[in-house]
Amino acid sequence: MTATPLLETRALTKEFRGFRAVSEVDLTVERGTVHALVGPNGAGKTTLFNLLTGFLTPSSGAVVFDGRDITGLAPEQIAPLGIARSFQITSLFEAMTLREHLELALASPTGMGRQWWRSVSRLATFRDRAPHLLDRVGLADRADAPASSLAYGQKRALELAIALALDPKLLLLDEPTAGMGIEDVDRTIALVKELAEGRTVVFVDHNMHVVGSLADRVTVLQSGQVLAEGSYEQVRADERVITAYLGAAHE
Ligand SMILES: Nc1ncnc2c1ncn2[C@@H]1O[C@H](COP(=O)(O)OP(=O)(O)OP(=O)(O)O)[C@@H](O)[C@H]1O
Repeated sequence: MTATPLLETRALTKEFRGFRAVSEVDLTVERGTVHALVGPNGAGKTTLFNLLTGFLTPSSGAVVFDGRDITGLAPEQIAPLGIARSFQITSLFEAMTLREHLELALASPTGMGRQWWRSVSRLATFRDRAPHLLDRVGLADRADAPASSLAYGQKRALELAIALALDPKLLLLDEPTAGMGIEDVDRTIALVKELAEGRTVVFVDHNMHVVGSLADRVTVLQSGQVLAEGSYEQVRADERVITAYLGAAHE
């Protein structure tokens, strides 16, 4: 295999007043894979996501995306390169309809919006994309409903559709199943599997059923450092991981 990885971090480090939340992390995400980041609370997963998306600037180290050094770029510079993120915190406008959410995402300066708006001939395609994206996450029949009318699991699905509006090369999902009941969890697993076809996905989740069902590769973080990496079967059998994380979770 000679293709360069889609994403690499090299000795990536973030310090908050001397405290290393992320410490010398070397992460390699291969193209077309689903990669899970796991680890106990405070391990540095959210900080790492913030470093990848430009919400935080690294103290040292590098982030290389699609062969390009993107270290220190701002979120609005990184997003158009093809990294989109679905947030853990529900960040929807309650009164806006689902279609409006998608149209806003499509037209946003961080997305493809400007190009689409500029070209009148492509406007129709742009308009078609909102319903298409809603359809992909199973919300086509709710296009004109306000976001406030959605159940929790549906809101999370809408957030996924918003992230997909960028048609990202890399989709980052921050705890896609957090707070969900078992039915929604299984529906989300199926949805992420579908969305991951032809795309690269990195996700954080505490639910090992989700990690085992989705991840081609798992990186375990502890205290800001990479503790272990491998397939789900490999990391779950790793003594250090069991001690640090899985053991505690399975007690
Ligand atoms: N802005 C900040 N200032 C100071 N410390 C921070 C800041 N952000 C995160 N930290 C610290 O960095 C460490 C890693 O936090 P982070 O949120 O990345 O962990 P996490 O693995 O995402 O945890 P969780 O699973 O609970 O979301 C924690 O000890 C946290 O308190």
